[in-house]
Amino acid sequence: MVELEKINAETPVNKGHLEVENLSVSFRRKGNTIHVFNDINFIIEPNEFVCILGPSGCGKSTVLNVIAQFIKQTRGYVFVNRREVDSPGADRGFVFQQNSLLPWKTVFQNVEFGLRIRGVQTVQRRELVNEYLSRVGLYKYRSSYPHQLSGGMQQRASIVRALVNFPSVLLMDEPFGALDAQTRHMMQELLLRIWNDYKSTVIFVTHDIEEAILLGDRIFVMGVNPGRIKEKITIPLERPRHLDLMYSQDFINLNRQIFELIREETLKSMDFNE
Ligand SMILES: Nc1ncnc2c1ncn2[C@@H]1O[C@H](COP(=O)(O)OP(=O)(O)OP(=O)(O)O)[C@@H](O)[C@H]1O
Repeated sequence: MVELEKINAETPVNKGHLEVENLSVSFRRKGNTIHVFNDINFIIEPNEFVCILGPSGCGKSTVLNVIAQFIKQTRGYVFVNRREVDSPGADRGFVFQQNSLLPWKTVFQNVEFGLRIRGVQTVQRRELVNEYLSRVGLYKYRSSYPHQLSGGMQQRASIVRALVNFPSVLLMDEPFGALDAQTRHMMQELLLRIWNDYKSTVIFVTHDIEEAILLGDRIFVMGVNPGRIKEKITIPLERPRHLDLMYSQDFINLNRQIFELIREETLKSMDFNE
C-alpha cells in the first residue's frame, strides 16, 4: 500500500476525531421556521464507523451536510481533529447517493481530481490512483467514462475518489441506496474490506437496518419532533465481518431492537389527521 508519507507533508491524516456540539439547524419555509434538529451532540473516535438511521425527514442528510459545511448550522459547532470547521475542506470526504462523477472526465481523471488540485506530483498521483482503482477492481476501467460504467462501478469510483485524498472523516449519504440488492451486498463487503485496510473514520447514513448493523461500530438512531439522536447503540459484533453474519442470532436480535426504535419514530412522524 502507498504510505501516507509518500504523498506530501500537507496530506491530511485519515484517522479523524470528530466532535459535534449543540448542533441545531432551522430553515425558513413559507414564513415559518422549521427546526430540523436541536442540540445534537456526539464524539466519533478516530477509525470509528458510525451509521445513522432514522425515519425519512429526521435530518440524517442535514447532519452530514453540516459536518461537510455544505449547509451552515443555525447554532453549535463542528470540530475535526479538535479544530472548528466553518467551510468545506479536503479533511472531509463526501460520497453521495447518486453518482456524482464528472461525466466529461475518465474514471482515472475523476479519482485524481482532488490530488491534482492539492498539487500532488504526477508520478505520486498516478501511483496512488492506480493502486486505489486496483483495490476496487476498476483499474482496467480507468480510461472509461462514467456513463460506460454500471451503478455499482460508479459508486466504487466515487468511494475511491473520496478515499484517495485521505480524508480525516468520510461522510457517506446512502451511497448504496440506488443499487439493486445483489450489487448492494457486494458493495457492503467491498466497503468493509477497504475500510479494514484504510481505517478512515466514517459516518454512513442509511435506511437499511441490516446494512447499518453489518457496517457500524455504533449506530445513531435519530428521532423526530424534535429531530434529535434518540439512541446511540454499540454493535458488539466481532470484525472482520461478512454477509453471513446476518443469519446469526445476535444480528437478528439487534435488527429487531432497532426496527422497533425506528418504527416508533416513524409512526410519530406520520400525522394521520392531516
Ligand atoms: N434547504 C432546505 N430548506 C428547507 N428545508 C430543508 C432544507 N434541507 C432540508 N430541509 C428539511 O429538513 C428536513 C430534514 O431533511 P433531511 O434530508 O436531512 O432528512 P433525512 O432524514 O436525510 O431524510 P431522507 O431519509 O428522506 O433522506 C426535511 O423536512 C427537509 O424538508
